[in-house]
Amino acid sequence: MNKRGRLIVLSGPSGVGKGTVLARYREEHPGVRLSISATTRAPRPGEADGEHYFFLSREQFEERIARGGMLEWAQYNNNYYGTPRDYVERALEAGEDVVLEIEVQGAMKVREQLPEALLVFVMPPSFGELRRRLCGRGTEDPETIRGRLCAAARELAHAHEYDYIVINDTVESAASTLSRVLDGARDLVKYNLNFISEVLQDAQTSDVAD
Ligand SMILES: Nc1ncnc2c1ncn2[C@@H]1O[C@H](COP(=O)(O)OP(=O)(O)OP(=O)(O)O)[C@@H](O)[C@H]1O
Ligand SMILES: Nc1nc2c(ncn2[C@@H]2O[C@H](COP(=O)(O)O)[C@@H](O)[C@H]2O)c(=O)[nH]1
Repeated sequence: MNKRGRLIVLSGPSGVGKGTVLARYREEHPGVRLSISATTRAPRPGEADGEHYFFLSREQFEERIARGGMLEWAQYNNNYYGTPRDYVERALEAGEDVVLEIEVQGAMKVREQLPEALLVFVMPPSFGELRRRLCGRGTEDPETIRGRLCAAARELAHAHEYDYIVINDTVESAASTLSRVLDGARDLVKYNLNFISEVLQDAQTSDVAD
């Protein structure tokens, strides 16, 4: 019988670079599976259904929740996001490691249900840099960016509840730290409370509409 795979949760504010760091990590670790989430948000240009997300209507999403089809789900910035249960359970049973790239409310729900999951929080080097990345990506309108930065301030307050923090200063160093975390390096500092407090304070005192 296969040894059950590991469930890895990667969270962090929108625009911090979770997807970018994970893509770099998976270049070196192609065996790690990535769960494809469902969402009610509209596809961005270039996003394909079933590849980047499963794009659902609100009714379809609520029907999935009602029949227990979501391992976790959350409302984020006026849309539903959730992890389809079947794919994750099958992959774990088959002994494969699976990564969920999800926001904080969902991560906390995973922890409640599956306490053995490894939770990793990706931090920006500063709140100003987070804002620059989110704006620079050019995928959201100003109102959505404002909502996401407000959500970021709330999310950063949960960083210390994760097992590890990875600071995304450069993609290379963040992917390399993630690799060490997932390889179980014993000499890693799990997180630095002073650094979290600094970024959090910056987020809480910042006018996100600037
Ligand atoms: N270390 C980095 N230095 C500079 N820019 C970065 C870095 N990492 C990511 N970026 C850029 O920041 C933007 C946001 O990255 P990305 O889309 O990966 O974020 P995300 O956390 O996955 O966002 P979301 O949660 O909204 O999906 C992108 O334009 C990406 O190229
Ligand atoms: N709780 C969940 N959060 C998810 C899921 N899939 C993505 N996300 C997070 O939502 C925000 C916004 O994503 P975007 O693609 O609109 O930029 C971001 O923090 C994602 O990590 C999910 O299945 N569950």
